[in-house]
Amino acid sequence: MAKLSPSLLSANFAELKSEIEKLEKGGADYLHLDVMDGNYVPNISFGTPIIKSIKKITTLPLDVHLMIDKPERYIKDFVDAGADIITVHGEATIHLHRVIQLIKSFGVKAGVSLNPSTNLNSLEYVIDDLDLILIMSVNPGFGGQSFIPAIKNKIKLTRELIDEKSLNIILEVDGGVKLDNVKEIVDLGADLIVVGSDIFKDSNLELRTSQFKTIISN
Ligand SMILES: O=C(CO)[C@@H](O)[C@H](O)COP(=O)(O)O
Ligand SMILES: [Fe+2]
Repeated sequence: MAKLSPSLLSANFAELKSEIEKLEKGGADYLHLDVMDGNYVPNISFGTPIIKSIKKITTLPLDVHLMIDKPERYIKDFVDAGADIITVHGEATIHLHRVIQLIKSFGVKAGVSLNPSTNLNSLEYVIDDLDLILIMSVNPGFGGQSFIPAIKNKIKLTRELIDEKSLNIILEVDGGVKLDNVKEIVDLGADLIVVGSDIFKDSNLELRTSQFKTIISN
């Protein structure tokens, strides 16, 4: 059964506490936190102070997606802020293997994210160490973009690879997921679904979250 990780990037930050309560009531399994540095991606979002505050008001696991250059500089800070999963981009560091080991040394789950143009083969020598693979189905940096259809095949291939090697890896899909395509994405083999704009565009956040949950749980 797939799980749901709403992305707070599209939330109303002035109402964060009540927004998170509504996501929880609607059945969210994780909270997806998009950290952007204005360098690795063109946008700037938020960092550890916000994550630390969120940690105090929820028991949901924090799924932290780092879109920052040289993430090794800040892994400990994100662990201290309360991250349960930390996902980095391979292109953002020279020493991906070392960063994965660093994340795991803190007892936190380690993920690697693949940009739409990044080949699955780039994970060949680190895949055995991973807890999560995040397939980007839009180019990272912004919420509200459209799902790139070519990524469906990458999701399918990644599922096959994980199963073939009998690995215990969560397959997360992030970007352009909506009520009308989420079922297809789950059927391709995704375990963890990120949804940002298509949850927060609805004034009834709790209901919208539960609608996604119903679809991905069936
Ligand atoms: O990492 C990212 C964007 O870089 C995502 O997590 C988005 O925040 C998802 O938003 P939607 O595409 O669902 O609006
Ligand atoms: Fe993300």
